[in-house]
Amino acid sequence: MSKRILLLPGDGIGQEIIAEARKVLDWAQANGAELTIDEGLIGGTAYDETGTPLPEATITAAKSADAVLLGAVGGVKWESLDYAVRPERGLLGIRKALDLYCNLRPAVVYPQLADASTLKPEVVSGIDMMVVRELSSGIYFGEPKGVETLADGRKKGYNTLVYHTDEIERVARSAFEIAMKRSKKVCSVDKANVLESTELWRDVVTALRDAEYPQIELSHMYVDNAAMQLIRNPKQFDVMVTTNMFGDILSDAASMLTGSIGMLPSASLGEKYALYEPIHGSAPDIAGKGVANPLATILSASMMFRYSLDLGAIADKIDAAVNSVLDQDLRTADIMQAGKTEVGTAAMGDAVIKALG
Ligand SMILES: NC(=O)c1ccc[n+]([C@@H]2O[C@H](COP(=O)([O-])OP(=O)(O)OC[C@H]3O[C@@H](n4cnc5c(N)ncnc54)[C@H](O)[C@@H]3O)[C@@H](O)[C@H]2O)c1
Ligand SMILES: CC(C)[C@H](C(=O)O)[C@@H](O)C(=O)O
Ligand SMILES: [Mg+2]
Repeated sequence: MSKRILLLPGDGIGQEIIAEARKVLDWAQANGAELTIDEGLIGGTAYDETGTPLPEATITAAKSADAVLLGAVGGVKWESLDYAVRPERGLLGIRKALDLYCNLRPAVVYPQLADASTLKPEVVSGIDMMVVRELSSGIYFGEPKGVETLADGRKKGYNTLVYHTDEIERVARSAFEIAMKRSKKVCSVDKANVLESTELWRDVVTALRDAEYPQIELSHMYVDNAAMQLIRNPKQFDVMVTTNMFGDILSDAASMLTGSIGMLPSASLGEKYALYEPIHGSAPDIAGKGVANPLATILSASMMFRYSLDLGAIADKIDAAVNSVLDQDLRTADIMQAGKTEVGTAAMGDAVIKALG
């Protein structure tokens, strides 16, 4: 039966990188994968066309798809809008609507790029770690929140960091299940020395390990130390599980182990739905220039074939094609190294298609 994919290009380089991922989907279709591919609106582009960053039609289409592949949202043009209709609300809204609580952000250092990192090659080479980020709760969604003017004229801006036991337990379970297939090592990152909500996080993660995953070697780390350790000695980590905001920050940091944020794909999973997207944003500084790295998005498509479409053989081929273009010394500007050949977004996409054969 044909698998339905919803493409949500979004804003800025989102449009450019999804165009390259689309080439890969078209290749898969031409090579036997039965796919129905639709496109929808999200983010600033959706706001401009419909007055909302997350049209009802997009949610409906996402819910009837087997998987969603998203580019990026946001941009300077929409920064002065009210929060309720900012492009980012479209992304948060679809994560919430699909209950995508488990965000997998694999940081894999390709051998060809070990010296593209700003860290020493010996520090990063061989890295293959997984950041498991809680995605549908925490400070991003907690109530109350807002900005108020107080009686004395000062303004008060506030957000609330809330976690419930079940929200912690389900993402911790995902992390443990992933770790069972890897090194059986999980580091849970929190700020339990200061924040009660993450003291609960630590307690729940520990209790679940004790009750159901005694084989897992579980460690806990405060987020400030984790940020430092990620740069000092990243190879100590395999699976890292953490809250929504800490995971946002730590995964951007982890991306630089790989050479560029343009290399890091992600899968956002819930019980019923799945969405795939690069971890980076709409990159207003390079949008429209045709220089963005499309590989994080193409690798997100690979994760989609593997996890949601049951087409692991196609995912293997995409992964091999990405390896091949790097072997051919082709580099977008963000991963450019001396002696290599610099290519733009479309040329990188074309090279992947050529390598796919
Ligand atoms: N998932 C998302 O849609 C997402 C993620 C992060 C930021 N954003 C939004 O994107 C906008 C810009 O945010 P930002 O500048 O903080 O983060 P960003 O990730 O868009 O860009 C950060 C830096 O990384 C570079 N970069 C990002 N992706 C790249 C790629 N594929 N190839 C080469 N270089 C790349 C950019 O040029 C920029 O210098 C904001 O509106 C923000 O809210 C969206
Ligand atoms: C754009 C923003 C809402 C988003 C987040 O903070 O989750 C982004 O930074 C990401 O990492 O996907
Ligand atoms: Mg982010």
